[in-house]
Amino acid sequence: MEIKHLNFSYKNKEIFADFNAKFIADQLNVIIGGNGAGKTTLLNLIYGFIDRPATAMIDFPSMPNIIYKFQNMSFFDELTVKQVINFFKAMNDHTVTITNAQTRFYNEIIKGLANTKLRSLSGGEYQSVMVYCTSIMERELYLFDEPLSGIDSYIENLILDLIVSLVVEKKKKVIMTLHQLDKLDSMQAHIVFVGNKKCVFQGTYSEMLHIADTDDIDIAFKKMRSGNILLNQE
Ligand SMILES: Nc1ncnc2c1ncn2[C@@H]1O[C@H](COP(=O)(O)OP(=O)(O)OP(=O)(O)O)[C@@H](O)[C@H]1O
Repeated sequence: MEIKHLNFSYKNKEIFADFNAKFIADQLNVIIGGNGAGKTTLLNLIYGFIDRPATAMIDFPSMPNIIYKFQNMSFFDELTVKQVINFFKAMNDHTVTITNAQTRFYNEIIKGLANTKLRSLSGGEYQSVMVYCTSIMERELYLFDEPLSGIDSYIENLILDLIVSLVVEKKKKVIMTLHQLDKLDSMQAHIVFVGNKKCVFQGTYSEMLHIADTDDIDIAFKKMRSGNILLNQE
């Protein structure tokens, strides 16, 4: 999956100018960047919410083969968690295999909420339910926009395990956005850094630190978010 020479603007506001990046099929792809850099816009382009410029977006699955958990996903609030899960399950053509991490997430976090209506969930609980529901859909590509927002540190790790299991066990393609930089160290992810209308870096966590010439991820982020470092581009 590759983006080549992407230009994109909202009316008069330019978001991407000659943006180039690759996403790796058998790795977890994590888009990072400052607020307003264009991470969600990139997911919207990949999904097709925003018309994909065909020549710039190469080898991405088509919309029916993608499931997208948007940042503020909302559902019918009168349904219980169990009903919503059944709704998502029913959208699959056949029974799907569930990974150990998904089962653990269900047992530890979701099961106890099964009979609760969505409108009675806390923000973090709602987020957990939507991430879980997205993960039980059988699709080629999974897009998660800030799946850790509003989530406590214990559940953050369970969610990351669940997402990683889609890549490692189910061999699915996954692209997510993330603000929690401290999680990157242990994730073995392909990082795509969006800054100053371009992909300012793509590669591993250790490569990112190396290129930014620091061992502090926050310093590396600060250097790159302004777009002053522009590397790893073809
Ligand atoms: N529909 C829209 N019309 C006009 N401008 C938009 C629209 N959607 C987003 N923008 C602008 O485009 C820029 C990129 O927004 P986007 O949501 O993609 O950023 P982001 O990197 O996901 O930010 P955050 O980290 O804050 O979630 C922002 O400046 C935003 O105000």
